[in-house]
Amino acid sequence: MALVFTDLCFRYGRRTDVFSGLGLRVDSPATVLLGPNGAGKSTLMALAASQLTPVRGRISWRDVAPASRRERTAYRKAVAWIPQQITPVPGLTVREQVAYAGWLKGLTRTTAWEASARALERVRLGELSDRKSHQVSGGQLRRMGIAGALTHSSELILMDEPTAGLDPQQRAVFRSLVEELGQSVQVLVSTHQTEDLADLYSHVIVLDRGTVRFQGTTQEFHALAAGAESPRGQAEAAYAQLVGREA
Ligand SMILES: Nc1ncnc2c1ncn2[C@@H]1O[C@H](COP(=O)(O)OP(=O)(O)OP(=O)(O)O)[C@@H](O)[C@H]1O
Repeated sequence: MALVFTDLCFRYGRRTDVFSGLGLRVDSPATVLLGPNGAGKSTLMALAASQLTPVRGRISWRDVAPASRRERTAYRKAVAWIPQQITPVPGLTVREQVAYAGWLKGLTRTTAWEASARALERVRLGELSDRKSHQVSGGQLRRMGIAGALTHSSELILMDEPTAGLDPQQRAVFRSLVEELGQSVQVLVSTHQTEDLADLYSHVIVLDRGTVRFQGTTQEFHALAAGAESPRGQAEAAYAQLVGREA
């Protein structure tokens, strides 16, 4: 199953192009998107989530492009987006919030409610089901967002900087969650973190100034800096080689 960007052009207002003619195909189970500040990672994620509209070009998931309203609904059901900032609906509990996400994507209230319990168990938030969603931590909020995506059986989950600002323990929880999710849904994760790439992601994309500098398997990425001692050292050296600075 592939997410395909064809001849993609995008700019904010009248500013310089963020993308001009980008072509990219993402079809591996777990892909990480790396790139320095301003590379275009969040913009690419928002375009892939059909939250932004390209100036020119096409984005499709399994050949469905979010061009018309009907296709956009189908596209957004299949492609879920966990943005950097999640703003829960005030007053809802964690479970209500997750069920609401499913209902918004077309599930009946009963189905969404039942699916929300299973989804919360999968992201290890079952114990917090009844807590008000504005009373949970940043890491828990992101897991709640993932649970929302799981209620309506998304096929691809886009996660923008999901580990930013998380403590080591929350990062570890997130890592095991990505590992587990990768068995049943495709994930595309943008991050600055180069640690544990080999354990979590089968493929790497490196973006810089709106251009793809590298796309390949994680092994191919590490092989760019085969001399480095540890996998983490290899990833940092490979990244620095591609974009001329450290992650
Ligand atoms: N809302 C906006 N209005 C105008 N320009 C924007 C806006 N959002 C991003 N940009 C510009 O678009 C370019 C790409 O930004 P983007 O946020 O996609 O990069 P990024 O790789 O996600 O960066 P970071 O790692 O810092 O989050 C940058 O030059 C940025 O200044």
